[in-house]
Amino acid sequence: MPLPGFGVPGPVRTRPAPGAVHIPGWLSPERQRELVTACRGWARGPVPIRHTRLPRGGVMSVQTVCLGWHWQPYAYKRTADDVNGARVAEFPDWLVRLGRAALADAYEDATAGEGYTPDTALINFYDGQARMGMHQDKDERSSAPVVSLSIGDTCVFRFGNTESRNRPYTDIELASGDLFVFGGPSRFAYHGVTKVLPGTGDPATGLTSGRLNITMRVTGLE
Ligand SMILES: O=C(O)CCC(=O)C(=O)O
Ligand SMILES: [Fe+2]
Repeated sequence: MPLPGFGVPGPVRTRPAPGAVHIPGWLSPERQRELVTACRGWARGPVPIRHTRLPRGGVMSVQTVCLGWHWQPYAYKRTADDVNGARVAEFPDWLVRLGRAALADAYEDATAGEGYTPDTALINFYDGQARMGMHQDKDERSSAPVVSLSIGDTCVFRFGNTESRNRPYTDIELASGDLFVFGGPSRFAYHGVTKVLPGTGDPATGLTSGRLNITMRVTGLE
């Protein structure tokens, strides 16, 4: 039996840009299952998960449901006026604690999560065809980091620069259980999902197909 810390080495963390950290396998299988169960509940309501309509008439291929604040392109509101007018589910304290732990681990600094109180989360579900174009998360009035958790099928996550959606960028595979944090100089970097790799997830998470991504953010709104 391998000694603690001397087992088979897991995938290693990478830092694609200053302030951006990828930690593969950060969520335990049990935690992934809990998150899948929680997301199933949020997907049912009070605001059901849906394909977001864009102002110019497009519809996103990803399905999204929000916590805390409802993101409707391109602003945060308390009520989901583009869905059913209901107030979105509360952002739970346990998820705040998970966000703080993520920052402490990502930045290898036990104090990095202190004072981090995310108040919105976007929960995105990708089927095998869904994608997300290059964009900045910039509807928040805060430069606090974004904490991203992935469960289910692996995707190719494109993490770029703060100037434009074009190169330079790094393509990173985000697999089930992975943590990705982007803060500091990377907080407003362009990023997107270029593809999902169907059949790569472990059904033991509770997700038999597709990819779930949760991004926690600080809106800076009252
Ligand atoms: O699915 C992902 O990994 C990224 C999601 C994202 O960029 C967003 O919701 O703004
Ligand atoms: Fe984003």
